[in-house]
Amino acid sequence: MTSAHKSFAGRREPVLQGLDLDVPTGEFLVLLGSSGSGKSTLLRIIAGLDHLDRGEIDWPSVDGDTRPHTGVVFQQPYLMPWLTVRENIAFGGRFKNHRERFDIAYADELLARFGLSGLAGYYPDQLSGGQAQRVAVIRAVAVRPRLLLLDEPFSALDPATRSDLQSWLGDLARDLAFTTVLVTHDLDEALRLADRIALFGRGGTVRQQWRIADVNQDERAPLRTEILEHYRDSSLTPS
Ligand SMILES: Nc1ncnc2c1ncn2[C@@H]1O[C@H](COP(=O)(O)OP(=O)(O)OP(=O)(O)O)[C@@H](O)[C@H]1O
Repeated sequence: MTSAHKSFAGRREPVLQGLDLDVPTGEFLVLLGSSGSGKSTLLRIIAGLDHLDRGEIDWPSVDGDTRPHTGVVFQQPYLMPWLTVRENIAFGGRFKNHRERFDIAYADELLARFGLSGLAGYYPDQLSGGQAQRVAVIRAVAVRPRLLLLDEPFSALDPATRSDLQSWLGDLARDLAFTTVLVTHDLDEALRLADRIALFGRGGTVRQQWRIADVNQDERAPLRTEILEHYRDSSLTPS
């Protein structure tokens, strides 16, 4: 993404002001930053749910596909209450732009591979918050997106469930070798999952980036302190 600009009517300041950001294939990128710094807006634009005023998203062309499918998971699971877990996942296959990629056998395989087969016949109101978010992730993945986008998917969960889901998501993203972009306020979540962290500042700019994938355990604590200082310097406070 190069020179991305985005404003909303009625707001004095633009939300994104000349943002440049790369997401290499296969990377787990975490966008970290305080409320209002434009992270969700950026994610929505990448997902095709909103558009840039200026600037470009340069998608690498794969198989002639210049605007690849994305899978999106929000803070709430948004499952359809009248459908079972399996039917919720299969629902993605009903859409024209997903049909070619959707494969019911693959959806079943994902449920089994990531420990959810036992929930296949449940309705959403029979699921815990954590289970429902796992199903929302599988639904997003089942259409074989080139990019998985997650907007604070665990922020409504209790700390223990949140920790379980972070570990589950990390395994899933590694196992499926997905290119993933996760938005969060939570520095420890970012450090746990990211190959790279991009810290957003106010006005939708990336203030600093850190490559996390190669950092060994001994270097983690000093790195956390360094990122936290940058967070504070930009008058951003992690939750
Ligand atoms: N459709 C819209 N119309 C007007 N203003 C908007 C719209 N969408 C977002 N904004 C504003 O743009 C700014 C950035 O919002 P955005 O949700 O992208 O930030 P964020 O970094 O994701 O924050 P949070 O972490 O709280 O979700 C906010 O001030 C928000 O009020």
